[in-house]
Amino acid sequence: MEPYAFEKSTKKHFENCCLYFQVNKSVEVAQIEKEWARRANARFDWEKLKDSYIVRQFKKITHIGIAAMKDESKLQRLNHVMSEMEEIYSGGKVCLSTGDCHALEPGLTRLLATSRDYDLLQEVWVKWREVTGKKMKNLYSEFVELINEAHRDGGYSDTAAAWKSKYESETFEQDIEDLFIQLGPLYKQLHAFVRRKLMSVYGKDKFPTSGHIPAHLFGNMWSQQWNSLLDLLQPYDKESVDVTPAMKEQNYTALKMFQVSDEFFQSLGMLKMPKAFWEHSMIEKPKGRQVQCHASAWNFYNKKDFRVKQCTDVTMSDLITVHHEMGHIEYYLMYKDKPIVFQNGANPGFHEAVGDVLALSVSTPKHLQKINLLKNVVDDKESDINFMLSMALDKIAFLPFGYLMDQWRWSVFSGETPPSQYNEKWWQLRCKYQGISPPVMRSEDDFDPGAKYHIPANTPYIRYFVSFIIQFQFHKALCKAANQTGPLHTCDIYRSKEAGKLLSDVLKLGSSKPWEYAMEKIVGSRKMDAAPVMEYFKPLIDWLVEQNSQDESIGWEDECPMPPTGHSTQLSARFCLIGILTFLTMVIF
Ligand SMILES: C[C@H](N[C@H](C(=O)O)[C@@H]1CCCN1C(=O)[C@@H](N)CC(=O)O)C(=O)N1CCC[C@H]1C(=O)O
Ligand SMILES: [Zn+2]
Repeated sequence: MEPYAFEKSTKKHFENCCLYFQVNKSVEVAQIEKEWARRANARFDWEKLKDSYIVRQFKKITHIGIAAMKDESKLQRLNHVMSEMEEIYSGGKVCLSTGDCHALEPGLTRLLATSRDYDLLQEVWVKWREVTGKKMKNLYSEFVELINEAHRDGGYSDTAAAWKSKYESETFEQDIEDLFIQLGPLYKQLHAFVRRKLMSVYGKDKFPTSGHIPAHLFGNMWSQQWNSLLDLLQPYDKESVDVTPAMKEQNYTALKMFQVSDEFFQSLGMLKMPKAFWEHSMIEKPKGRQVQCHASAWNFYNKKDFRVKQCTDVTMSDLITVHHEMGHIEYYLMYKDKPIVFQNGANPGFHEAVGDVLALSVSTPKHLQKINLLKNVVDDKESDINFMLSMALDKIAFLPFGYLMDQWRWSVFSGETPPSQYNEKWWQLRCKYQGISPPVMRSEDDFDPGAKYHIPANTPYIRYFVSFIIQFQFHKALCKAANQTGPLHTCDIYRSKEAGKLLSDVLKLGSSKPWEYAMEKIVGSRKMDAAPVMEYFKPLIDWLVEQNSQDESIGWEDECPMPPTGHSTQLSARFCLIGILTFLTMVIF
């Protein structure tokens, strides 16, 4: 939805309000958006105007997203289907054979992060998919039809084309594929190291011979970031860089975590959170009321109301998420006086990168010691490796997941992947790119993509892949501005007004300039570049290569392996058929 639309629907939507309100409000708002676009197009051929700033504004006014849907009853249905899928997701609750029942946050999240019980992890993984994805399978195929019609009415070939247009680049898809390929070897080294360690914990027999790692062993519901495994993986016996225990010892609260982040932004000379933020944000899970706990940041487009909604848990992982969400708020604040059509990130990846850039400094042992969350920081190679491994479990582990989420969706929106192959295509990508495999058989009765927030919420995802690349470019540039001279992974821009100014000057632009212009203003080049990522992790890459030198089986087969157990389904039926045919061939010949 376009910005001003948020003012009416977001306040209620923020509180996860009733279905009726969301659906009807958005139809009314769509009518206003359509009228704006009609007037812009009807007046005159604005594309011929000399002033590129004005042309850019008209262009954005005429791109109104799903509000372009001509058939209002279909728009109503589309919003209804989206609300239903979001209700299923946020209402997801799992009751385990232990008798306990949990919602995703904090229950299932904590269990996955801390349990090392193979069967319990598998039960959590399977049951979450049963109460979420499996329940929205039919809704999603209807959703795809409707949203594609809406974007076609808006002049796009399909929804994927509308999403990619936000990057204003003919080479965008090729550029991200090149980056993914460039960072593939680093991911493979990390995967081999983690696989070997997990085999020593769970037993080699629990792992398929294809080289894949069972998806439920990563300490994360979607195997997307592996930080929770640090206690199993940290190679050298030093004080852990996961400061969760220290946060708990020091009685950290959600409020304290947000204040730490706010103070970092102010230390850079950037904008502090306004009063309304502290008054209206929801930073803890409310008692007795179902809310959508997936952390999010909200802009009410009235220059004063900006909020975060987060069921904050006192963990280092959530401290990083606090910075992520506050990064969105900082961006909202920086561009709040721009024309409303420019109140967006330079591209969606920029918006995702702001908070993470600061978190790269906050996460350093040096900074954690400054804020009394780490005691005896030792500055030696082993501590360095421990720290870089913890960062790789977040930033490198994420890359294939960040890449494949929209590879799947783009294939669905284009029609290449029909509803009858949704889950098969999903696991093809998960097995091929992440080198993970389902712990039990999957079928087309399942809809595993729906178990991830962004699918029912219809939030594009390639933005996070872009962010995980450009945030290291920004980090390198801001470290230079802060006169940080050591290795990139030790840099902390805390209290650098120069770094803060360099970042602020770009955030103030919003989307008023093409993102390449903004990129050049910060880093001095107009392209996404994986070199800073490689520079940051260079010592770790060398160490992993050495650690894995005895491991002849680095990597994994493209195809999914046969999971160890589980009911027979289409996917496995195909495997059985291959098995029978192979056996018969051997017998006959
Ligand atoms: C935890 C974070 N929540 C999102 C985010 O903050 O981006 C939420 C939900 C979807 C969009 N969103 C927003 O808040 C937007 N309104 C912000 C904006 O566009 O202005 C999230 O989903 N993350 C962070 C790392 C990877 C990914 C994940 O957890 O998989
Ligand atoms: Zn974000």
